[in-house]
Amino acid sequence: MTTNGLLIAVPADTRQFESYLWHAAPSTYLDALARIGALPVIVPALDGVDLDPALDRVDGVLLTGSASNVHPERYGEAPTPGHEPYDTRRDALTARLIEGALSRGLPLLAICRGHQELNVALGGSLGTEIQEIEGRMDHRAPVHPEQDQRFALRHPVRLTNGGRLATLLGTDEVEVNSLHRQAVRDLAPRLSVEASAPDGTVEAVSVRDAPGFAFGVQWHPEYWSGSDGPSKRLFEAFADACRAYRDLKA
Ligand SMILES: NC(CCC(=O)NCCCC(=O)O)C(=O)O
Repeated sequence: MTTNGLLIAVPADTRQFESYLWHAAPSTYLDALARIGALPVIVPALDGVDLDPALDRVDGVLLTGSASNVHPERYGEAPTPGHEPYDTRRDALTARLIEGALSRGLPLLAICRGHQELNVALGGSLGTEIQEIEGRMDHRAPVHPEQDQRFALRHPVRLTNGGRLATLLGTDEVEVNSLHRQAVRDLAPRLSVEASAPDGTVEAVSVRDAPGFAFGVQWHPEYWSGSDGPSKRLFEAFADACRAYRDLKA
């Protein structure tokens, strides 16, 4: 597969495996970036390493989903078992990537955990175990051995009328997959709601004062970006924004 030279930073999750601590990212996100011709650059979650040299070179930042949760102390709450599991190394990394991307005007696409991290980094908070809240849907993945089933499109989301995402996707509703048990509770002041689920869950946001592309989505467009129209359009729009940023930088 040839690349168009776009470099996209992707945060590593950390996992203990066979006596080692690994810094890694799931292939589904890397494949989706390769599909738009970009080369993903996995940024390790190392404490205290200067990220500026990487952020100065890349053309965009993609925040991945992950089963771990943002540590609640990051939004001023005491941890409970319902907030676990954590990956605090990743929390620290993505907070710095978000700050670095927004301060440079680097295109940012934040998916699922990434969408939640974006809200927290900008001063918002998260609710946990939302399926237990009266009136809310169960947004967790079905228990199934096959990933295509876990990532199947499962519910509609309504895009905000006249919003940036509705304009970009050219539609007012999309069908999405859903693999989360946390969600935005208090929306960060700099974010605008771009899409909501039928139960009111904030499904997409944009950074109001960002000079360019800066979206968070609670669903997983990467998984079907080779076949589902809106998922593909979102990734293509991200690629266009990254190309425009690179050309401006040159
Ligand atoms: N904090 C989270 C995680 C949401 C998320 O990124 N989910 C991806 C999970 C991928 C998988 O299960 O394979 C939450 O709200 O649960």
